[in-house]
Amino acid sequence: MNENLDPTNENFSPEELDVEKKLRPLAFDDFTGQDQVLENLQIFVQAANLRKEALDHTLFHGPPGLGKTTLAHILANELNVGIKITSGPVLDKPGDLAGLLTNLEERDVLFIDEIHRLSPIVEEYLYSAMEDYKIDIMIESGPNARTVQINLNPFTLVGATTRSGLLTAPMRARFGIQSRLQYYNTELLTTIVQRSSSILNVAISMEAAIEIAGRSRGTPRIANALLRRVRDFAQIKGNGKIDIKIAKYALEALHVDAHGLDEMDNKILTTIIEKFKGGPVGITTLATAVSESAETIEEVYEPFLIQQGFIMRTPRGREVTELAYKHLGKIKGPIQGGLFPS
Ligand SMILES: Nc1ncnc2c1ncn2[C@@H]1O[C@H](COP(=O)(O)OP(=O)(O)OP(=O)(O)O)[C@@H](O)[C@H]1O
Ligand SMILES: [Mg+2]
Repeated sequence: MNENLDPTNENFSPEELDVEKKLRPLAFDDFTGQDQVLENLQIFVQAANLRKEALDHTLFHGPPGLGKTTLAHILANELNVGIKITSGPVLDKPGDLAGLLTNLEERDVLFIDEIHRLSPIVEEYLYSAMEDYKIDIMIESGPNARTVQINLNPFTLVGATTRSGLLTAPMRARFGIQSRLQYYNTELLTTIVQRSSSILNVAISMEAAIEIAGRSRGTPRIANALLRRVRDFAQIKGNGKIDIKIAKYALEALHVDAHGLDEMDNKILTTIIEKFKGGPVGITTLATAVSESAETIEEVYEPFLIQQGFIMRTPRGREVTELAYKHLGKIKGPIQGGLFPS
C-alpha cells in the first residue's frame, strides 16, 4: 500500500486522524454499501434492543479499510451502549483483559481489533467470559492466593480481523454473528466520496468523484485519502473546486494507478508474468517470490485482484489474465499454438 495513504502509517499526522474521524459514519443510515451485512445487523440490533439483551458476539472480517472498525462503533451507537476498544497485540496479559471486562456495563461493546493476534492464554481466558459472562480472577498472593469466579455484565464482543484464516476454530465458533465485508464498486465509492466532500465542505463534480472512486482499490479508506490529497491540489493549483481536470492532474502527480492497484498488487502481477510465465504458480511459491506471507496474499491482495479480473484461481495455482498483461503494458509470450496457424 502507498504509505502516504495508509492511516496506520506512523507518519499519519494527528490532523489526518482527526479528519478520518469526522468522515466515519456513525449510524446505519450513514453507512454506504455492504447491503446484506447491514440488513442482517439491523435486524439483530433491533431484536436485541427489543429484548433488552446484549447483542450476540460479532466478528467482522475482510481486507483493510472496508469498514470493520466503523461498524463496531455503529453497533455501539445503534445499541445505545458504551464501547471499549482494544486490540489483540495490546492485550498481552489476562489481567489486562480482566480489567476491561469487569468495567463493562450491561450490554456494552468490547471491540477487539486484530483479534487473530491475541495470545493463547488471553484467548482461553476470553472463552468463559464470552460464553457464560464469568471469569476467574486471582486474589491475594503467596500462600493465600486463590481464584474467585466473578460475574460480568452481559456484553457484546466485537472482533475484527483482516486474517480470518489465522483465527482459531474455538474462537471463531464463539461468534454468533460473522460478517465478511466485500470490496466496494465504483458507484458506492462515488457516493462515499460525495458524502466525504460535503463533510469537508469542498465542491466536487460528479465526474471527478467517479474518477477518484475508480482509483480507490475498492476501499473507502483509500477513497477518502485520495479525496483529501486531491483537495490539496485543488486549493493550491486550482480554484478550490474539484473538477475532472484537477482530479486527473492530482492523481497523476500522486502516481495513483489507473485501477487503484497498490505497489504489492503490481508486484504480484509482474512477478507472475516475469518469473512464472503468467502462471499457474502455487501460492507459497508466489509468496516467497514477492516476500509476503501466503495468508496475507490470500486474504488481503488476491481477493481484489480476482474481483477486478487480473488473476484467476485454477486448481494448479494462480494465473494472470490478459487484462493484467494489458494493464502492465506487457506482451504475452511465447505465442501458443504458433506452429499450427488456424
Ligand atoms: N461504508 C462506508 N461508508 C462511508 N465511509 C466508510 C465506509 N466504510 C469505511 N468508511 C471510511 O473508511 C475509513 C476506514 O474504515 P475502517 O477504519 O472502519 O476500516 P477497517 O475495516 O477497520 O480497516 P482496518 O482493517 O485497517 O482496521 C473510515 O474512517 C470511514 O471514514
Ligand atoms: Mg479497523
